[in-house]
Amino acid sequence: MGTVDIADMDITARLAEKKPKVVFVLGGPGSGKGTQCANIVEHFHYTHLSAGDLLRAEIKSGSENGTMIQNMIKEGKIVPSEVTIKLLQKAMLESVNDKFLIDGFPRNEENRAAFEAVTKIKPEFVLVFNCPEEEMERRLLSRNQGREDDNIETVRKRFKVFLESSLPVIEYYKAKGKVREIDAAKPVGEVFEAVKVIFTPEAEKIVFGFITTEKR
Ligand SMILES: Nc1ncnc2c1ncn2[C@@H]1O[C@H](COP(=O)(O)OP(=O)(O)OP(=O)(O)O)[C@@H](O)[C@H]1O
Ligand SMILES: Nc1ccn([C@@H]2O[C@H](COP(=O)(O)O)[C@@H](O)[C@H]2O)c(=O)n1
Ligand SMILES: [Mg+2]
Repeated sequence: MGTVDIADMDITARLAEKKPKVVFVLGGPGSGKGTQCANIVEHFHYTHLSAGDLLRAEIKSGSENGTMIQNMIKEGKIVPSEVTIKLLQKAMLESVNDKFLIDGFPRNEENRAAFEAVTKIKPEFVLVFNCPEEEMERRLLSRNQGREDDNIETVRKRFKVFLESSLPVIEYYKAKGKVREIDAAKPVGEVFEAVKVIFTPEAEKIVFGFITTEKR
């Protein structure tokens, strides 16, 4: 008979009580997810959780999964969902906030189905940054943040994984009417103008429109 991990049950139950609101942020490698999440945090008071950042922190912490995660990242492969989901659950529980931007997750069908099965959380919506591959490649190769996966060999593998494994997840949410798409090839400020429209509540947009009309 399998054993029941009390710690895992506890974390899942406590997170369910918290009822977190989640927006998934997806897009190709280098499309600008992290850059725009920082802007959203500043303007709309979300907490940004990058799955990639959490995995990199796990490597640095000297965890028993560290070597496996490092090898997967170097190859541009997707780490088993169980590992990433636990990191995301823990980060959501530890935060005082209840609004989260989950950046770079779900990256494949396994990530998506496992997250839903374990947490029962469905995203409010899914923000998708669209950017041509040549532009993403330019950005990644000049990012200069010392990432082991920002080299041309790994970048090509990451693009392949995005096309084969991540695009089907976006299609899944599109079919559910949950996707909000952004043209991410534009300069950072212009991209954020488009992002703002999506995060601004409808009521505020109407009030703003009313005030500007009144002043004329
Ligand atoms: N709209 C933009 N125009 C030009 N450069 C940008 C734009 N957005 C982000 N960048 C730059 O491109 C690089 C990649 O951006 P960022 O780290 O936000 O992408 P990402 O989608 O999070 O990538 P990854 O999937 O690899 O984590 C960074 O150096 C960033 O400064
Ligand atoms: N759900 C995820 C997200 C990321 N990874 C691994 O991390 C790498 C870097 O991710 P970024 O979002 O920071 O670009 C990615 O290439 C994967 O190797 C993952 O396994 N699962
Ligand atoms: Mg990123």
